[in-house]
Amino acid sequence: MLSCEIFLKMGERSDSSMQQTIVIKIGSSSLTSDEGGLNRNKIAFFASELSKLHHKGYQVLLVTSGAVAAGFREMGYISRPKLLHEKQASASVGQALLMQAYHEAFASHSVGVAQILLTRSDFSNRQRIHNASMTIEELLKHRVIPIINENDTVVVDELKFGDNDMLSALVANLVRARQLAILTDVDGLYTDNPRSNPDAKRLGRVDEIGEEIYRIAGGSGSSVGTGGMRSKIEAARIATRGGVPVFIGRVAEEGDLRAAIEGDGKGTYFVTSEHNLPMKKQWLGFHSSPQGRITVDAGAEHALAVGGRSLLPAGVVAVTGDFHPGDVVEVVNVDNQTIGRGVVNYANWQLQAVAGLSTEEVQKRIEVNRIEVIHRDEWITLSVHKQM
Ligand SMILES: Nc1ncnc2c1ncn2[C@@H]1O[C@H](COP(=O)(O)OP(=O)(O)O)[C@@H](O)[C@H]1O
Ligand SMILES: N[C@@H](CCC(=O)OP(=O)(O)O)C(=O)O
Repeated sequence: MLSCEIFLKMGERSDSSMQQTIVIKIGSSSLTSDEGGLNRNKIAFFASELSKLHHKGYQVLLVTSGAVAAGFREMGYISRPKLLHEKQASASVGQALLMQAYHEAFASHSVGVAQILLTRSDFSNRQRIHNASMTIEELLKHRVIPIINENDTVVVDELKFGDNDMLSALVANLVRARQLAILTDVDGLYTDNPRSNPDAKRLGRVDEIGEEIYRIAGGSGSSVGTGGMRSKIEAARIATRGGVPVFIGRVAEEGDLRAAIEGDGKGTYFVTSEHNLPMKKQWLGFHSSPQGRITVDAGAEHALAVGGRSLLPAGVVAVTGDFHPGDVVEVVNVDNQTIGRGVVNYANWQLQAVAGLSTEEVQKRIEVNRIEVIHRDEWITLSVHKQM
């Protein structure tokens, strides 16, 4: 059975039970100091704000960074280390400190917490992510707040999230959150990095994350933060594609978090008109490993991205990679921009033989189970320019 078929058969969560689920991501810069070490006052503040939401009836999940920043000083490093093994050692010291601090801070509001450490590969492994999802559901049912971080000590460099922005987007999609709030040290997305450009203006609402939005988002401004605004925008794109609206901004005073969740926060709101994606499509779009690439013409691009139709051989311009029926492939336009991903019904050599041909011609030349190169049910659009 294909991995994506298995995902389809996994228990899909009913939407109503998760409607009030909120995922909150707190970055290192909001929890620690530039010199390293946890800022207990900030942890106490966030625990208090999250507990208020919890007691109001929301199902709260916290995605937290800060393990490396919390641990590097105890390891004897004078600044945030750069080498992977140094960061991993710092994280293993810091993660324990971080959880201990959260445990104590939440306990003073009578709220229980749990630690969950995930890696990118856990998301692409159906059993692991299913188990993680079941664990989260059980914790939420028992009104325990899951506190999630990347499992820093086991990840290899190429597979690392690095910052937790993307992790928070994938978690938000997994639990089909009502909102993802990415909290940071700046009150939203500006037209330029406000640390270096005092004339930069804040954007209150973003309807579509296109190239212009990527262009204005820069790197990190602090010595403990990693991803900067760029990685938050990428995370917001994945979350909104998965039907989860996103808030990026600052929570510094009492009531700020509630305002952020209720639409009146100090930050930028990224809205979405997408529906929550079923697990199968999440896997296809965000966790699968494409085995090849198909370039399509403008007509096919429109049919796939806007028309909701299947891809036929007539629209195929070029084929690269070594793939078989059932594999996932990436589809790009003639400018090499990604349009989306799908499960292909042809082997690469079959498709090369019939690229650009009409359905009638294809049927004369080769025998395939399905005429569609990619059926629309096995497809997800990922392009930045969806509205063509
Ligand atoms: N266009 C922009 N608007 C706002 N902030 C930006 C922009 N470009 C870059 N940044 C920087 O992104 C930083 C937040 O990211 P980061 O330091 O990684 O924080 P965190 O640790 O919370 O993830 C801001 O402090 C700011 O310096
Ligand atoms: N997993 C790492 C996250 C690293 C990090 O700094 O992330 P972020 O502050 O979200 O840019 C940690 O806990 O230190």
